[in-house]
Amino acid sequence: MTVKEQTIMNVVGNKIHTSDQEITIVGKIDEPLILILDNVLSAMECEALIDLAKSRLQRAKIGSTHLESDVRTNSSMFFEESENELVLKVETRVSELMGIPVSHAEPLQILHYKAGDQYKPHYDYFTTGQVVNNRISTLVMYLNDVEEGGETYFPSLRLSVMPKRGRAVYFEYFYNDNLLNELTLHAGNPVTVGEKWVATQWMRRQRHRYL
Ligand SMILES: O=C(O)CCC(=O)C(=O)O
Ligand SMILES: [Fe+2]
Repeated sequence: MTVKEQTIMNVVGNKIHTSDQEITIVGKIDEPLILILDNVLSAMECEALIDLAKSRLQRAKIGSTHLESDVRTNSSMFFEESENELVLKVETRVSELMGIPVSHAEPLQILHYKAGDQYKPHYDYFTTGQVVNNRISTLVMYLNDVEEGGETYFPSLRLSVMPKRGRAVYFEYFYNDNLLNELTLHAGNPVTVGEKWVATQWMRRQRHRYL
């Protein structure tokens, strides 16, 4: 018998309570742990995040060279760490949900996909060079309903997560067995009709913020 590896999040039942939100688990894969969660953000919070991000978008850049890349055709922005009440509230809730302190959180990222935009399959953790303080987990929060397409797709698991306002997909890649980490390969499928907004929170193994 093979023993399941320790996970970061310890999930029991079908609800997760943070200090200000009741989140519903609507789907789960045990290993690697992947959760589909509803009511992570309220409709008002989703709208407000989109409004705040809109004027600050730029074409998504990938990797340390900051070359525009066809891996991502969407556009993105980062909020400053806890830059306003709403961002602070979301960061706090998300860190409680993910079981990782806010000090380990990267700045909250907003992505915007127009029809035709996509994010090709990738790992969220860094694999090149000597990696210190790597990423360990991700929460992708959907800020709007997408008319068609725009699923988050895990090709190795053949799992599609449909975007829906307030919903999120959680996954972690902190396993000793690297094959489990590799199963978290994922993509943002092309948006075929409409547009797609997401907020992504990445967590680091160690402290990443110093204020
Ligand atoms: O847009 C998506 O569904 C996936 C986004 C993503 O993979 C990321 O932000 O790292
Ligand atoms: Fe990703």
